[in-house]
Amino acid sequence: MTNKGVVVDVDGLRMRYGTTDVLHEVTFRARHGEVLCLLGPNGAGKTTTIEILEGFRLRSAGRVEVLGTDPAHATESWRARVGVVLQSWRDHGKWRVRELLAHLGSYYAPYSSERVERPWDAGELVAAVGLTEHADKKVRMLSGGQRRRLDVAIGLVGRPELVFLDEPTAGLDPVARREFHALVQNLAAAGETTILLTTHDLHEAEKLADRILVLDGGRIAADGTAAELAKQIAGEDEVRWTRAGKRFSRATTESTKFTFELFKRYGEAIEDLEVRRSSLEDTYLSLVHHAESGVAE
Ligand SMILES: Nc1ncnc2c1ncn2[C@@H]1O[C@H](COP(=O)(O)OP(=O)(O)OP(=O)(O)O)[C@@H](O)[C@H]1O
Repeated sequence: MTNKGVVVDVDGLRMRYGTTDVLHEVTFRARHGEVLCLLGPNGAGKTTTIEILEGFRLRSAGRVEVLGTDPAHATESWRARVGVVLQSWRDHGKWRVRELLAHLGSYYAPYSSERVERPWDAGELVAAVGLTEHADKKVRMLSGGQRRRLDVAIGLVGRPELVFLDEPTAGLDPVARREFHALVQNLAAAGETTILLTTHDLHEAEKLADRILVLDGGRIAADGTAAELAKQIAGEDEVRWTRAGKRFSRATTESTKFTFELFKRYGEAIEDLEVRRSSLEDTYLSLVHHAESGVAE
């Protein structure tokens, strides 16, 4: 039985290739309208997890429900409600961009409902992903970044309730990346689409995610908002100063208090004071490091 509002429900998910376990008891949920980022280093198990949720890979053990259905037994009508943006490009080189989207979109028309009109109009979609200028170009003439936008458009053409994006910004230049972020934020703001995306990019996760799931070595190392993750591992700030011509540095979780004490003790003898706050990056590296050494268990 699914809880109301829970779109993705994963409990004790395990995956084994041969004799190697790559996912160990992975448990998490995504709620309707949420943007969930799966963040983790290479080989963490992000793609394996989402391919299981997409119904492209069979899990070894555990319970998985996506839109109330086990993806291992998915039907065509379930598939029509799910959008997938894969890491690798599938070639449709001879097609023109708008034609390809209109063609792929036509498969979704039978799944149109009163609430959700399917497919997304090809012209509007091309504009939403910033490809209007290239709408009449053949796909093989697109640059890598433009193809990536087309990949995203292909994932969205059926107006999915849930979208899986596997490293959607890999290979995008900073402008295209920012436009992609705006696209995700617009989709999220409309509140109708649940988005699950994988990334290596901490800043992307921080910018887009309602919740971040850090996966490392096939285990969940952390699950929460960016602020919660930062709190979970109390990051240490770094305080640096010079006194009597000598450089000093100290890592502390209470940099304000420490600096106050420092001035109380040495007053004007303190020079070149710098306080470097711990960043989400420090938190992430610390989480991944702890998970590797088993400390986070
Ligand atoms: N078909 C397969 N057969 C055997 N091992 C596999 C297979 N696919 C993935 N793996 C292994 O499973 C682990 C997790 O891989 P996965 O691709 O899910 O990681 P990822 O977090 O998506 O990594 P990346 O960020 O590099 O894309 C890796 O150790 C990988 O080598």
